[in-house]
Amino acid sequence: MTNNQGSERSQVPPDAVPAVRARGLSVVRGSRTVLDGLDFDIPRGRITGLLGPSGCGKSTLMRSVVGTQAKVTGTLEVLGRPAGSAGLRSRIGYVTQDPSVYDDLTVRQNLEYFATVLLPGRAAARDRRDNVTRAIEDVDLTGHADALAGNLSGGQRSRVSLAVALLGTPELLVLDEPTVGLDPVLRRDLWALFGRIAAERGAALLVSSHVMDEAERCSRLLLMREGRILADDSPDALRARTGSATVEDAFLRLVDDARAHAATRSDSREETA
Ligand SMILES: Nc1ncnc2c1ncn2[C@@H]1O[C@H](COP(=O)(O)OP(=O)(O)OP(=O)(O)O)[C@@H](O)[C@H]1O
Repeated sequence: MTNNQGSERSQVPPDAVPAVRARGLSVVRGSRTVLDGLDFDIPRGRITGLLGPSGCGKSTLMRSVVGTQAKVTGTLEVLGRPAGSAGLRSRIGYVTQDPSVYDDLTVRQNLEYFATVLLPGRAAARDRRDNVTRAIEDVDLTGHADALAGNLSGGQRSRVSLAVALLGTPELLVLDEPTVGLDPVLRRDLWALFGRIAAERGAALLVSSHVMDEAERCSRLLLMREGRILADDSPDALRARTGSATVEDAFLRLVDDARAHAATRSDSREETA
């Protein structure tokens, strides 16, 4: 397996303000507390993986960071400002699980449309064209640039969404399961692209996945379970700390430990009752 950590030598000084700083971050959806008092930082110039089982709160956390989630409490600073500030919009790229592209436009037309929003005006025409061409190349869709988005495969459509997010050279890229449904070669190429974006552009990437082998490609991991952070560490440190061969084994061990701890707590509560 390729590990991007070696190639991901960041230009960002270690004491730089983190891209995201959360303290006591909670979110209530319906009557449920879906995120429960989370504390974490997301550094610049690195890929942070957000991993955990379906329903643990990954998308909710990502929506909170990009400012589209209601009922967020606690402190959540993004690029030094409160999450959701209007000035952050052009500095963040966000790709949701459902590709948001216009089916009746070609790949290039989709990107030109979004580029006009990001870089309006006649004077920016050349920059728009260059950014569109670069973003299409980044996601390896040059051969499909003139195909209608509606005629693309699911994986190709998600790559168009990713290209849109890359248009404005964002400082923070938030990618919700960007490799779902992609073949192994494309997955490898996309992870290599993520590594380059972090290393060369100094961007912070927050990438969610429930495929544990992708964790090995991140510099840091936030492992989540049931709205809480189970671990916040590098893959190497996680494996070493739990005596596991893989991040998946480390995660399972941490889940078992958390369950055992919860069972002990409830036993001692029953004894004192
Ligand atoms: N309107 C709602 N009312 C109550 N609970 C909700 C509501 N919407 C979502 N939830 C719950 O919030 C939790 C977190 O959902 P979220 O989409 O963030 O999970 P996820 O980790 O991204 O899952 P997946 O990997 O399947 O996308 C889930 O358990 C879900 O059932």
